[in-house]
Amino acid sequence: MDKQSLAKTTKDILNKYNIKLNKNLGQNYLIDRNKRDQIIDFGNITKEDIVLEIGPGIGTLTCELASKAKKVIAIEQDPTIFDILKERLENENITNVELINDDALNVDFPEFNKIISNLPYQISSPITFKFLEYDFDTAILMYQKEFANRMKGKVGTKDYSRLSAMLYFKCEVELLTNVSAESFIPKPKVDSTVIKLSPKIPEFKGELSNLAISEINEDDFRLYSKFTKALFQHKNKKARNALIDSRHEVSSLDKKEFKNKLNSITSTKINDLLSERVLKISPENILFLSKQLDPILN
Ligand SMILES: C[S@@+](CC[C@H](N)C(=O)[O-])C[C@H]1O[C@@H](n2cnc3c(N)ncnc32)[C@H](O)[C@@H]1O
Repeated sequence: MDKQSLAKTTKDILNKYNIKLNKNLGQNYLIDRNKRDQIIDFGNITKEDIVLEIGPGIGTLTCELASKAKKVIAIEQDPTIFDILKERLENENITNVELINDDALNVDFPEFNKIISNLPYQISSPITFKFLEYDFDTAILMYQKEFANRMKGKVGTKDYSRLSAMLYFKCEVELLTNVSAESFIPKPKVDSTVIKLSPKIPEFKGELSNLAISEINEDDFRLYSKFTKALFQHKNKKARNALIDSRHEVSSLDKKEFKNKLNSITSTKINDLLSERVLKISPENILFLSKQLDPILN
């Protein structure tokens, strides 16, 4: 089985069960063996690792991950694909995979320390924000190429986004390799990029202590998240107007009170930042604004 091409293995499984892949679930299956092996290698998996995989499909990554890790937790939403994978794991005597048939956005993840996934692209944004709620050592993730670029978007550029601002304090983001549309069936309209996330978490000790230390504590990050969400709903507006329009994200004041509070601010630095367009405000300055404004607006 391992010697034949990944394209043939994949097509044989899909034909055997007469599966028509569903675009709405992001079902583009990887058929490039070299890229699959690269993704697995990027994970540096050992027998200590518990790997979370979102969207295992028919098991292209799952079976390889299982042979290297202590355990794999694989969450697949499509019940038909889930049954096929369950049968495949049984046939191949793979016993260290916990398969969950659910929407990954709706389940609490069991304990894990690495994430390795060729993600369903229609949930790229919410699943990435969900990953940030968990502690993990490394994530190797495949996204649509443009989305991956936005994860690294620098202030003032078109790629600067809520996502890049949120990742800025939480993770190092490395673009590892591009994957062309030809590497999947059916062939998608977009190219893909594999990235690595390495969290900046001060608690990491021992082997992981070489990771960069985050300069933001959890309370500050919660505030920062709220303001980032509010601001980036209107990233081309001036911060003052963006906040007024999204005030429900950061305050319970009504519009008039909210505007009055903003107008009562005398600090030049705060007023200068409020007059700046959102996409020009650096993460450090968003953090500064959120810490200064929260007590005023609440
Ligand atoms: C891009 S395919 C990847 C399949 C396989 N890992 C591969 O590399 O070929 C994404 C998979 O995610 C599943 N999926 C889509 N939305 C999901 C969700 N919300 N939760 C869990 N799985 C989902 C799809 O059914 C599909 O099998």
